[in-house]
Amino acid sequence: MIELRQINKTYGSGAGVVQALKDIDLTVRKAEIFGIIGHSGAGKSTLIRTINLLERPTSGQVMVDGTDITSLPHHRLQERRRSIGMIFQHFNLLSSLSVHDNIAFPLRLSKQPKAETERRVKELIGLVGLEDHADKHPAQLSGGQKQRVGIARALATNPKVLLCDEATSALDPQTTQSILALLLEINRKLHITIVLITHEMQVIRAICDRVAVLDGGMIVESGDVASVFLKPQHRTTKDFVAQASDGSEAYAGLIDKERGKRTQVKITFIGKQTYEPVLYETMKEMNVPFAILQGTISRLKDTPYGQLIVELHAAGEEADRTLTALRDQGLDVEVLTVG
Ligand SMILES: Nc1ncnc2c1ncn2[C@@H]1O[C@H](COP(=O)(O)OP(=O)(O)OP(=O)(O)O)[C@@H](O)[C@H]1O
Repeated sequence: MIELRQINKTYGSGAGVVQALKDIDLTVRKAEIFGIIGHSGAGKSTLIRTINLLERPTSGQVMVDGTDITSLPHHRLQERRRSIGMIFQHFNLLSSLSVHDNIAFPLRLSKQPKAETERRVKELIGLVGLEDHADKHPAQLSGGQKQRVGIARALATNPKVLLCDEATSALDPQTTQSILALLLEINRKLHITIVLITHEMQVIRAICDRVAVLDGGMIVESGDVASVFLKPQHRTTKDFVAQASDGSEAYAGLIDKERGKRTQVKITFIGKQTYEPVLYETMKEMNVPFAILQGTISRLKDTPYGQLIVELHAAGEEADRTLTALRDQGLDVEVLTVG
């Protein structure tokens, strides 16, 4: 659906040159929610703005539905842009217009018949839950309500793709949750592909299917949210995962030599396994006692997962055999400390 091929972007020239994006290759599938996460200055805004060419790459191709939009003449690009909606951190509403007229604005620009515009605006106001606010002006709305207007306006021309530029960064946690729930509902109901940028792992874990981690203008890690979140490889990804965790990872991992041979492991369960007694049954079969030191059971979008820090009352060959048995059950097992 969207394919970025070897995208590079530099700003400035000579000694002041900044390479904002380096050799970016990225594919976004139809109807998925794709998240791009990175620290400030990583290149997120530049990257999302290349998808609708608000920012032209210095080199590389932006393929949308098989067409390289960097090579389209201006009028064809304008047409294409109508199929890509965008929402912004600071909403970018027209302060002199009512909620109704802000949403109608793109329809009037594209010269829709008046009756059709009215029908569509009413439908969109219903979709984003602003029925009681149609005649208000942006200054009379809360941040969350303003973003709902932004979303309705972005959807007015029936785009296939919605780009979200830090759409929840200016909102409090509760309002963030309600806007994320609305984006998820829109994705599911209308099958719109959503690409979002954020510096918050919580946003990624709440609604994204796949994620790319951006650092210094490069993609340093990407994949399904569950794999990236539960098995982070790159230092930057690890930082984001730590930011989103509740601190339960910080187990007290010292083994008391007096207590004999012990092995501490981190076991990760994903999906259906989370609710099955795999751990108990394997340990019973191996006849190895164990203690659970720390545990988390949570969800990544629709995927349940569990992570346990477990101390096996075994070491050496006996521990190795037990770890193999656990891995044979499909569990991810990482050895933390061997006694
Ligand atoms: N118009 C510009 N002119 C010169 N340099 C720019 C311009 N826009 C961005 N940059 C530089 O490009 C790099 C990437 O910036 P970008 O805004 O894409 O990052 P970001 O990850 O979105 O950061 P933030 O979260 O702070 O917005 C930064 O070093 C920034 O200073």
